[in-house]
Parts: sequence; structure tokens; C-alpha cells
Amino acid sequence: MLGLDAAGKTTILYKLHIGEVLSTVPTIGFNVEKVQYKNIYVVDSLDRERIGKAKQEFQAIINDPFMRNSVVLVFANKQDMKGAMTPMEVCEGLGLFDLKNRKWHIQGTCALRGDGLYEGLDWLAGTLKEMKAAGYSSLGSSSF
Ligand SMILES: Nc1nc2c(ncn2[C@@H]2O[C@H](COP(=O)(O)OP(=O)(O)OP(=O)(O)O)[C@@H](O)[C@H]2O)c(=O)[nH]1
Ligand SMILES: [Mg+2]
Repeated sequence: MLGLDAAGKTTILYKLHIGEVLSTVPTIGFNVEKVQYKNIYVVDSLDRERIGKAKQEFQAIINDPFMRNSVVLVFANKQDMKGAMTPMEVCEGLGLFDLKNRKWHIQGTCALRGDGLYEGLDWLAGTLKEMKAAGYSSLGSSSF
């Protein structure tokens, strides 16, 4: 799971693991959270100023050779906040529409409440299963 600082990664993991949000402290260093599900990118939908930076990082990740053929789930987080970008705006901001030959999905989420998290993960699990059944051997990076 990847994303710029304060996107909501730690909150999502807390929510998924224990169903209750504890206060979080910023993660120093790489903004990478280990989680069983791979290929998840989290965006702070409220942070319009840094959507360009989020795009840069996102494009670098998905263009990494290890990420070829990988499926991508994007969480457009903080949908509870007034003025947040809609999932469609986040989609445009990241350049998701330009992705060729790639299965991707964007899911609006509110990590604090847990809204949308399982819907997104269901899509990811179902898609990975489909691809496995279709005989794809490479399901993306093992380092995510
Ligand atoms: N309103 C709102 N706040 C959120 C949501 N998700 C996370 N936050 C808040 O956003 C802040 C940053 O969340 P974190 O989970 O620490 O973000 P992170 O991606 O782990 O950040 P780094 O560890 O710095 O990379 C915290 O104050 C969270 O409570 C959300 O869906 N809605
Ligand atoms: Mg964190």
C-alpha cells in the first residue's frame, strides 16, 4: 500500500486489522505500509494542491518493470470531507484514464469510518482471482 504522507494508509490498516481507529503518528521514511493485499494506492482527496505530486509518484510506481501487468486499486480517501475531490476527479488527477492494458479500479473511501474499504478489496481479490484463472502468472510486484 502506497501513497503520499497523510493520505490515510495507517488509518486504513488500523481499520482493517482491528476495526477501530487509534490516533496515528506520521510514518517516517518510506510511505509504505505492508498489507496482505497488494497494489493499493491511497490518495488524500482533500489535498488538491498535491494531486500532481501524487500523480508523479503513482505513475513512477506503475511504470516500474515489477509492476507490469499488475492490477491497481486506488482509494480516493477522505470522502467524508467537504471540498474533497470526487473519485472521478482523483481519477483524472492521477491519469488513470491513460492507463493501457491494465485493470484498475477507483474506490471512494472514508478510512475513519471504514466506508468503501471492503468494496475496494473485494474488487481486488475478485480481479486477481480472475486473472489467475485466465493464466496470468505475473500479478504484479511482490514488494508491495
Ligand atoms: N476526515 C478524514 N480523515 C482521515 C481519513 N483517513 C485518514 N484521516 C486522517 O488523516 C491523517 C493522516 O492519516 P494517516 O493514516 O496517518 O496517513 P498515512 O498515509 O499513514 O500518512 P504517513 O504515515 O505520513 O505516510 C490522520 O489525522 C487521520 O486521522 C478519512 O477518511 N477522513
Ligand atoms: Mg502512516
